[in-house]
Amino acid sequence: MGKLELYAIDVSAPCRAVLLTLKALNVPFEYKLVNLMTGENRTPEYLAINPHGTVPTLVDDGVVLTDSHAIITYVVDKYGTDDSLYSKDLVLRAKVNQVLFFEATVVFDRTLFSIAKPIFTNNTVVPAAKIDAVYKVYEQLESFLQAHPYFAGEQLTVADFSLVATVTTLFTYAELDMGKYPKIHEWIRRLEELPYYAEANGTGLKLYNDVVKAIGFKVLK
Ligand SMILES: N[C@@H](CCC(=O)N[C@@H](CS)C(=O)NCC(=O)O)C(=O)O
Repeated sequence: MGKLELYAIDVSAPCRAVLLTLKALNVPFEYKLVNLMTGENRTPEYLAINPHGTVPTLVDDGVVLTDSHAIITYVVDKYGTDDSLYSKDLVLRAKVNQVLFFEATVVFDRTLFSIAKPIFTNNTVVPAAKIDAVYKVYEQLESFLQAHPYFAGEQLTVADFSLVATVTTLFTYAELDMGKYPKIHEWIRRLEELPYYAEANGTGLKLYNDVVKAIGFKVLK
């Protein structure tokens, strides 16, 4: 196996999705910390690797991938001892992809990134409409889980890793009412039982909460 390098920081949800996947696969890798808070993602050295200046970035023997969804599917295909996390079956794979695209375009971009980017760049006033968008996402997620325990069906897949990292981070801004969203709540409990969950998602999430608490934010009605 070649040398696998992950450029990341634990506070970032897409980085935690990659950590969950690498830990699930038990693949060794070198963690290269990129501190977004001190602008390490904007250095010429880092931009030479990832011109977007974002994390995560995976470097695998010269192959560079700069999107968490592309990374987690690639590592399962390449390093998985079986395909359970990202099935090779046409339909099952399409179901996983459907959720990954939903995470990338709706959940992450429309809610988390849109709320967090201004907060982390000195605009701590969050318009109420952005919080409403989070609750709309919770409704959609709850409906995904009506028919089966995981987002792409009966089995745990990388779609769950991608979502759980972002969704648990959204709780910082919009609390999850367990009575209203019981399926999401049960799904999170299920993921928390994974032996690598606390290390891969829990630690970074706690750090994220501490950072946001220290910065503070206000919802504008
Ligand atoms: N779609 C990308 C999103 C990556 C992304 O936006 N990462 C954020 C951290 S959560 C970042 O690097 N932000 C730095 C910046 O925008 O300058 C993925 O899933 O990997």
